[in-house]
Amino acid sequence: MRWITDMNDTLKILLVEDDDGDYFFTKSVLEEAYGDKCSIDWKNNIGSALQATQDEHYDVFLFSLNVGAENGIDLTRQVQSQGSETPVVLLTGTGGAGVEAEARQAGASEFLAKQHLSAPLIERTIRYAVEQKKDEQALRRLAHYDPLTGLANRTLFNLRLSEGIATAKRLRESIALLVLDLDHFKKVNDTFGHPVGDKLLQAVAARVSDCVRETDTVARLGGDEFAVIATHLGRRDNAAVVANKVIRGVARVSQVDDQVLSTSASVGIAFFPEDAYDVDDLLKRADLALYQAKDAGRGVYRFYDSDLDKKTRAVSRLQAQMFKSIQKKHFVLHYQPIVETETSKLVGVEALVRWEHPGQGLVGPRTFIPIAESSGLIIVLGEWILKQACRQLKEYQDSGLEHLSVSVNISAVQFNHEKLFEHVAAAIDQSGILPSQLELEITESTLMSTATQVNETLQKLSELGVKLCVDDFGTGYSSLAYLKRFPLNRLKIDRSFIQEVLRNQDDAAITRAIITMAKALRLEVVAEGVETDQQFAFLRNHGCETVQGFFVSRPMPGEKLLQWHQRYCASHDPAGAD
Ligand SMILES: Nc1nc2c(ncn2[C@@H]2O[C@H](COP(=O)(O)O[C@H]3[C@@H](O)[C@H](n4cnc5c(=O)[nH]c(N)nc54)O[C@@H]3COP(=O)(O)O)[C@@H](O)[C@H]2O)c(=O)[nH]1
Repeated sequence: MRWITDMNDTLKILLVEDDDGDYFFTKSVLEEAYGDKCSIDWKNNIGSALQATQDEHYDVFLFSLNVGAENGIDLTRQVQSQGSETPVVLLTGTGGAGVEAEARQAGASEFLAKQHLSAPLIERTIRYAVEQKKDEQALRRLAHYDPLTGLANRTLFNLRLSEGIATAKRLRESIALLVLDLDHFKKVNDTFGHPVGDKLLQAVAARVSDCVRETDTVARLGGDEFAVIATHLGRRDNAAVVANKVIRGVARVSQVDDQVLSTSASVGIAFFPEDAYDVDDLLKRADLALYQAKDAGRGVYRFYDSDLDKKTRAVSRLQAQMFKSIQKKHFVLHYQPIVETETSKLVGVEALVRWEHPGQGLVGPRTFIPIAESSGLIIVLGEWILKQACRQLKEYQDSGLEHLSVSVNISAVQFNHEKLFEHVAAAIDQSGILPSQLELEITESTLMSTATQVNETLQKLSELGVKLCVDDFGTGYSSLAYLKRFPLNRLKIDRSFIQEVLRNQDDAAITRAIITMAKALRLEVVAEGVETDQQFAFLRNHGCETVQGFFVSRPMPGEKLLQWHQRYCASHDPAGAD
């Protein structure tokens, strides 16, 4: 729609009037009001009027209420249904409130009684009608467009996608929905401030719009999330072409104001009807594909994959079950003995968590620890494990195993959590054990992950008196400098070396080297996964102080340990008994 901005513009009017006299009178009033700044197209029947509304662009329609046997209100309805944005002023004869109400419902903006027509009145009425339309348009814009980027907002996106789906159904075509998210956008906001972030979003919106066809819809769904509805794609592969163009386009946004930025986007793609049949499901699936793209290292696109979706749902189900099981106390700890090689004496136990799953029986930690870590549930679960392990240790000590210690595995997520120290201190405090009787096992990769923060946490724990052990030693980073840097007490030689220690010379050499190095650094050594008496003997002969493994005992429920210990003492050197 063209709007009159000042009097240099010419007002283009379509006047629909079947009465010659009324036409000439209206024309003269218009000319008096606008002089040569108006051009009037006159139609005296509905058919030619409708044709003109389609062929030409007008600033205002002036429709007589009666046009032959037909009606200006019907004409108004018809032009509205064609999506016309041009304001309609209805020229009435006698009129009346009923006619006005019907005409407004049909979409007319203003009314003029023919018998009161005058230049000032017609100019004012047309001005009101035009302004009213402008306001309506502005409101519609606000409701349908994102003010920052000028792109369609979520409301219009939903409308366009459901319209697109309806059309695609009729034409038996596919639609590709691409959901795009800027990588590390929060960092841009945090580092350079929100004005730079806003400009980046504007630049990205422009790039994405440049990469797609005019008939496609580009929308900003919120924050740094954008979407493209790509229609009439032909082949499925073409969606990948669009995604690649978009990713490359976004990567070219390298400067905002004076700030040099490195921008990248990840894209998830889902198709109607192959992946989903309605707006919500299509969006969910494109979002799932987007997560896959982000996981794959960002700056890439991924198609929705129903197999992955099934796995994700299974993980979500497991997460929900875990959450309930934590509340219902369906987790238990098993304990694996750790013995001295020289004396065969029981010196410690490692606490190993198991899930008493209501439907699946006892589930091992390899199944659920990664899910607990990714969902954050490990924090609550880990806190319970610490408390339970310390409580159990106190019971063993009270039953005569005074010098026993307990080792607890701490996952990377737990280790980086601000409350770890608090949870450890509370577990010790509430159980009444000595801090030195609790050992925390941390893997090499956790130690190396965020060195500064890790060191602070380790220092605090060490000052508290807790012992620190590097789990799975030998499988992680080759940098050994951290052994000197961190306040560690013990290295646990990984099971993989012990398994082959008698058959594989390299594994034997590595095992010996770890023991020698630990001694040089005044660290204790424990070997895990000892399954045979020959492995036990090898470790004892090479100076490994402590071991654990099936050769000594499999992990067992807490209440079985004391009985096991009695049997163990009976079958070993009495000097080994505590
Ligand atoms: N964050 C936490 N992680 C935990 C906790 N409890 C266990 N875990 C980690 O899960 C992994 C698997 O543990 P699990 O199935 O309990 O297996 C342990 C032992 O059963 C097994 N083991 C012990 N001796 C032998 C042996 O002789 N042979 C053999 N094949 N396996 C043996 O080793 C696992 C103990 O490993 P480690 O922790 O490295 O000492 C495992 O990575 C656990 O760390 C928990 O509470 N929190």
